[in-house]
Amino acid sequence: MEKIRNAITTIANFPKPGIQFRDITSLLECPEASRLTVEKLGHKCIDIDCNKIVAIEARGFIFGATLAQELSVPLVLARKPGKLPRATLQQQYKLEYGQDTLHIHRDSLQEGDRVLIIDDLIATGGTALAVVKLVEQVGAQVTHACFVVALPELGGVSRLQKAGVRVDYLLEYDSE
Ligand SMILES: O=P(O)(O)OC[C@H]1O[C@H](OP(=O)(O)OP(=O)(O)O)[C@H](O)[C@@H]1O
Ligand SMILES: Nc1ncnc2[nH]cnc12
Repeated sequence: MEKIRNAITTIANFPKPGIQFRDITSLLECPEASRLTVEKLGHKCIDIDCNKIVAIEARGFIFGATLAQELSVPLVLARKPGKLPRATLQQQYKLEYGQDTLHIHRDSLQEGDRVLIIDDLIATGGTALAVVKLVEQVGAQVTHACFVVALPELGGVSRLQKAGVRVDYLLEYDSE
């Protein structure tokens, strides 16, 4: 796991003063660490009983796409506004450094679906919880969520767990 940690860069005061930004672009530029990350995520997710993966724009797409292929599960994209061409469900949410909205194609999810969320990082959990609410709008359920990085001090991991989601991640960082 140290190889993965060493490949993730920390940028102080990005995108706002006081934020320690955990940057996975440096991880992606290191093929060995990147391959190891996908392998470890695969190990975490292989036995999860889900029939859809929802990956969150933009960094979540990178890991979600690979895992969906590996687990042979359909990949559904949760996207920022104005990107999805068919009718969508939408949900607003707050970030560690702002506010945004996520959309999912209305016809990509069906009642009874069991969803695994994939993203690069969980901080406050606002983004992942927005996906939980989106999924619940159609009578489906997020059962698991898996991340490369968690910042547990910011409360997202416990918020998701309280919402009934099983949470897994590869690496933990302090928020400072
Ligand atoms: O747990 P939270 O406090 O909600 O924060 C986590 C989210 O923040 C980042 O995405 P960002 O919105 O910066 O978008 P990006 O992936 O497009 O860079 C990250 O990729 C997660 O999706
Ligand atoms: N500290 C952080 N680093 C990288 N991505 C983030 N998304 C929310 N908080 C973040």
